[in-house]
Amino acid sequence: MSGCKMRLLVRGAAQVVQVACNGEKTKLREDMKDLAIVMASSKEGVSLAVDEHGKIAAVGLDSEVARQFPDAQWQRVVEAKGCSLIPGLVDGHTHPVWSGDRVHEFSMKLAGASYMEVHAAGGGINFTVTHTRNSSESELLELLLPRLNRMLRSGTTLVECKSGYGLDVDTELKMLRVLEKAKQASNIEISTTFCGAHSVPKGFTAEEATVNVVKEQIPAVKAAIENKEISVDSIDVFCEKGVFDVEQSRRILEAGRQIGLMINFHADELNPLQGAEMGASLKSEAMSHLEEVSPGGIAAMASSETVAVLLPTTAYILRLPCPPARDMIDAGVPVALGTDFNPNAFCLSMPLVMHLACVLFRMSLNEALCAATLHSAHSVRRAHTHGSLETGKNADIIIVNAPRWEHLVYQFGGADETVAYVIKNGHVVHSKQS
Ligand SMILES: N=CN[C@@H](CCC(=O)O)C(=O)O
Ligand SMILES: [Zn+2]
Repeated sequence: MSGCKMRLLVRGAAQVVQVACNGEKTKLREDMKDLAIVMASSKEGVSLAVDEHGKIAAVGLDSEVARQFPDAQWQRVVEAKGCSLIPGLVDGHTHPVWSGDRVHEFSMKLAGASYMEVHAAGGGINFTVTHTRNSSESELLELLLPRLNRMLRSGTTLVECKSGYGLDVDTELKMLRVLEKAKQASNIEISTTFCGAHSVPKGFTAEEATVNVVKEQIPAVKAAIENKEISVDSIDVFCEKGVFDVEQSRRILEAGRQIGLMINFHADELNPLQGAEMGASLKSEAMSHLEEVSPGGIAAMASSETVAVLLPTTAYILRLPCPPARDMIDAGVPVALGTDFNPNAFCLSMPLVMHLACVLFRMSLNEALCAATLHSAHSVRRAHTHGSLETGKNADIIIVNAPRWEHLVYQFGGADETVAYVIKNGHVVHSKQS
């Protein structure tokens, strides 16, 4: 290894929280609390080395890593004395492409209107659809990029992003193209989800909208993928009373599966519809929300190894019952976290989401970190390369400005101070000073 070109050395850290160190993609039940951590000794700190391809080459005490790379030419060295390292955060659920905010609805909800009352009155998703249909691709990209940058500054290095404010072929493809452009223009990594079944568009019945998604939108998405215009990983549907019922949702998800997409959808949010049971029967990769999941749904998710992407901002802002996170963890469901950033829940910060998950969902700090890294990465099936600080994985790292990483969550709303550096593939993409 001597004389080799290396991208980055971070040294002198008080702790490096690897999360996992045996290549595991999930940590279930009690294991979720049991994170892999390398601690500084009384004499020296901990180092992390990144190779010239942006992969983690070593994690260990400073002297051990220095010994491993005696003549390395380090492109950059970061001194991390008094700091801790954790994996870059992975946001498992967002709706970030839209125009027209809904600050007026926030007041309506505070005055007592429910999410579905606002939705039924033509507000909610359909309000955003009208604005998004009227915005150009470049306007949407201009709105999206600063949002992604705010996520990055709070420590998110990989984010799942949905379409779903078009509900017609042209606007859904426009949104997917905007996400494609953002992949080039932003330092954050994106996993794209097609969500043309996010709501029933004005003038359609749910059945007509289902047929439209299956017969028009999915074939158009397939063609755009084949032309290499866009890349899409997953399909989503808002499976909910008054939106798409369980059978319509199943048809949409199966049609997505047929064109090679992963299944990652909104289930059992406001009403207990047994969406989780249906999703498990399709071997869905992930389901989100699950505030109203049944015990049978939890058991089915555990056996189908479906990731539960929990969204504390939604339960908080809509004053919903919390999803039974403890029951899911106890049953062996891999629990992940997401901000659910959308015009209803304007939150871009995973550290804040982790704080809410701890307080509202009674998750421990270690569980919240595992959920916001390894399990969220697994929800988009990138845990083989993301979500832990292990040799061979992408060097996506946060340097926390405190000797214990927990300050990131404890100092809630304080990410501008606690996130000292964000590193993507071994490149510093944000630092507190910059
Ligand atoms: N519940 C459905 N979709 C979003 C909300 C989208 C919106 O209100 O614009 C969610 O996950 O919370
Ligand atoms: Zn959502």
